[in-house]
Amino acid sequence: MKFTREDIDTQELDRRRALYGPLTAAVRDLVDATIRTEVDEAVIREVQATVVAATAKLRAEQIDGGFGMRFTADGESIAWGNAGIGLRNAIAPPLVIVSDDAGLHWTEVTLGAAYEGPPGLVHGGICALVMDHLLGTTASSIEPRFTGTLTLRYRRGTPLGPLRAEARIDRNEGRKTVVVGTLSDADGVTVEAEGIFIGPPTPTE
Ligand SMILES: CCCCC/C=C\C/C=C\C/C=C\C/C=C\CCCC(=O)SCCNC(=O)CCNC(=O)[C@H](O)C(C)(C)COP(=O)(O)OP(=O)(O)OC[C@H]1O[C@@H](n2cnc3c(N)ncnc32)[C@H](O)[C@@H]1OP(=O)(O)O
Repeated sequence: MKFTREDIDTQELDRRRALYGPLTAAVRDLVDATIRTEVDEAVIREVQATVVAATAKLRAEQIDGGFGMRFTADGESIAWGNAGIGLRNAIAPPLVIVSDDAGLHWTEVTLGAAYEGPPGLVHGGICALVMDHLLGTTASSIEPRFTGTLTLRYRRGTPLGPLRAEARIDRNEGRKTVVVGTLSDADGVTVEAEGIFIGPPTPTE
């Protein structure tokens, strides 16, 4: 697994956030526009050439493989390629997860046309992505935990648009943390989730 240290201070981290964040937002917008456009054929071809040229510019210097997970000297994580939260990943919704002192974790996110499954509804796999990431972050609030089992009950279709997901730890059983959560629209719960998240063995195990 690719965990590396990034020797940069907060100011440099902020500078990079301000540089890459808007690029990612522009690409995310391009994805949405590509799905929904009704422009003429000639414009589609022209835009395709522009996008290909832009991609070639970015490819001039690339890292090998995925972005990995990097940490600053202050312990701040930089998971910018992550499919759920990645600042440099236009596929990520992106999720911004917050928590309170009582251990509730939640995220409010608007999922648009790029996340559609059944017409007008969020793809079931995308619901799973949101819940996996939120529940995993909740489970990892004390120490890192991997998803072992994720169980979802899709109670009704989740409409595209603004959504809220919540999670909390149900119980800890040694290396296992059981987390429960929900995904909701304005009318209530659409998906119920339960996950078993597992930490690395302790040295004595
Ligand atoms: C922000 C970036 C996020 C990146 C996440 C990466 C790493 C985490 C780092 C930081 C965390 C920060 C934020 C987290 C945010 C999101 C989390 C997303 C998480 C993921 O997206 S992660 C990708 C998908 N995930 C995998 O890729 C796992 C593949 N798999 C394995 O790596 C092993 O399979 C493992 C480790 C699961 C277990 O392996 P093991 O050898 O340690 O387990 P072992 O056999 O010793 O069992 C010990 C006890 O767990 C029970 N047990 C075993 N397996 C189970 C299972 N699957 N379900 C339910 N219970 C299970 C046994 O029954 C026994 O229970 P008991 O003690 O009661 O008998």
